[in-house]
Amino acid sequence: MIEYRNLRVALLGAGSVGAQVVAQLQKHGDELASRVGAGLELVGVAVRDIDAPRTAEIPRELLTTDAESLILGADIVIELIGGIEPARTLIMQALTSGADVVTANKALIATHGPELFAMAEQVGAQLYYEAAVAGAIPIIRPLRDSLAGDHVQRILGIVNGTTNFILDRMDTEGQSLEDALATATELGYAEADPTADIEAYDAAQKAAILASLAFHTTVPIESVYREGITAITAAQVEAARSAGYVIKLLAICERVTDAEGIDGVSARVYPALVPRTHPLAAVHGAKNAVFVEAEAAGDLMFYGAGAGGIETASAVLGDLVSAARRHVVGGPGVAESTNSDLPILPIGSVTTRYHITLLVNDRTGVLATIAALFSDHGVSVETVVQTVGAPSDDGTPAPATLVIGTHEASEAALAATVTALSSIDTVRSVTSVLRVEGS
Ligand SMILES: NC(=O)C1=CN([C@@H]2O[C@H](COP(=O)(O)OP(=O)(O)OC[C@H]3O[C@@H](n4cnc5c(N)ncnc54)[C@H](O)[C@@H]3O)[C@@H](O)[C@H]2O)C=CC1
Ligand SMILES: N[C@@H](CC=O)C(=O)O
Ligand code: NA
Repeated sequence: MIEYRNLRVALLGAGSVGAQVVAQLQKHGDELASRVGAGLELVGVAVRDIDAPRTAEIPRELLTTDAESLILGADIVIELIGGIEPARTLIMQALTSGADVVTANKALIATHGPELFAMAEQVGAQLYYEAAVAGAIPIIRPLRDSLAGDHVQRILGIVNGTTNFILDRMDTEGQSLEDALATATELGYAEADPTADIEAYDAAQKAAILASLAFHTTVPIESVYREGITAITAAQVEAARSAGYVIKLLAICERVTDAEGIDGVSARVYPALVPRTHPLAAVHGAKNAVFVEAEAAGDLMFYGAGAGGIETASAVLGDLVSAARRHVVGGPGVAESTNSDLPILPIGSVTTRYHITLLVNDRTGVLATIAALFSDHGVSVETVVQTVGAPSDDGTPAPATLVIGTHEASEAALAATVTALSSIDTVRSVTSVLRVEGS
């Protein structure tokens, strides 16, 4: 039997992901050791409550509530607590004590990444975070390493499993957002506070991380435009279906040139209409997919489990093996590259297509009035679908529903058009404005 030196691994947090990391390590630890050329000794698991129920059994002697002491003397620290504090302080302590760190914490990387990467570089340690974006799907390493020699133009991703699960259930089963969220929470997909999922804070954090890596530019979380899915209605889902689309929460990171000719980067997250023929439309349940367009490589699609305890544990363990191999081989960590330092452009600089649904008074000339208003704001109309309801019993004419599809227009022009539409008499209400992506 081969005798390896042991690397000391400390785990912080034993929730959905942490407990599965322990289970997988117990199951495959010997195999991973022979892959690495060193034993991976789990020296302890920091938890908040020793007696809390867990999704996998953890030997009681490994459990401690003293995370700070556990870190001391560890070669590799795995942080799976989530949130900003105490995760940030514990990771800083781990790095300064010379440990490599593996984390799945996108909230922390998106908000304090530069500070953590700087510390890792200063002490010659490495911070791994493959699980932080799109769970089990390898996407951090491909962007950081495999595509480091290419020029990424655009990323279009479904990067939040919970919201994809919810929108999919609304689309395929007519379930309500609330019911579908309850199931996603039971299945371990949702964040500790699911507002992070449904209001797209989580997806925005992932967009910031992806854009930073893809464009070699620090993209602060505050610069990511964000709209969640809480305003999406059953009627919008149904209308999208009838028109050949599906609504998906998308994270979009792209190189953009604004009206003044300034080259920059846009990172944004919102629910959008995706044609049912697009590969992203076929991403169901809690699955994620990241579509990357690169100059030389062309289109690449990364697909798989974006959430779930055991699935995310796969990405964590992959990082653990990388960290362990680095310990065996030695050498300094690799710094994050932010050499491009591009400006982050506001949402108004972005152009896309839109579907606007209006409830209008069904009078002669209404279409001409509305078409002129679009034209006055520089937004070109591509399609108009009109549906007229039945008049009410007292003979009052029913309003007509107009669904107007536009050609590419800037967000700024579209916003001005919607404001103008809302103020004219013939328009009773603007019932839905959705962007169209992926066509
Ligand atoms: N669940 C998922 O599908 C995915 C989760 N992630 C990320 O992985 C991380 C962990 O997520 P989950 O396991 O789902 O969360 P969770 O809420 O199930 O587990 C976190 C655990 O940390 C414990 N904890 C909190 N403060 C602590 C402290 N001071 N010391 C020790 N333990 C403490 C909590 O009691 C809880 O058991 C988060 O950053 C999350 O965003 C990333 C990808 C997918
Ligand atoms: N809550 C997140 C978990 C993974 O990052 C999600 O639903 O995607
Ligand atoms: Na990943």
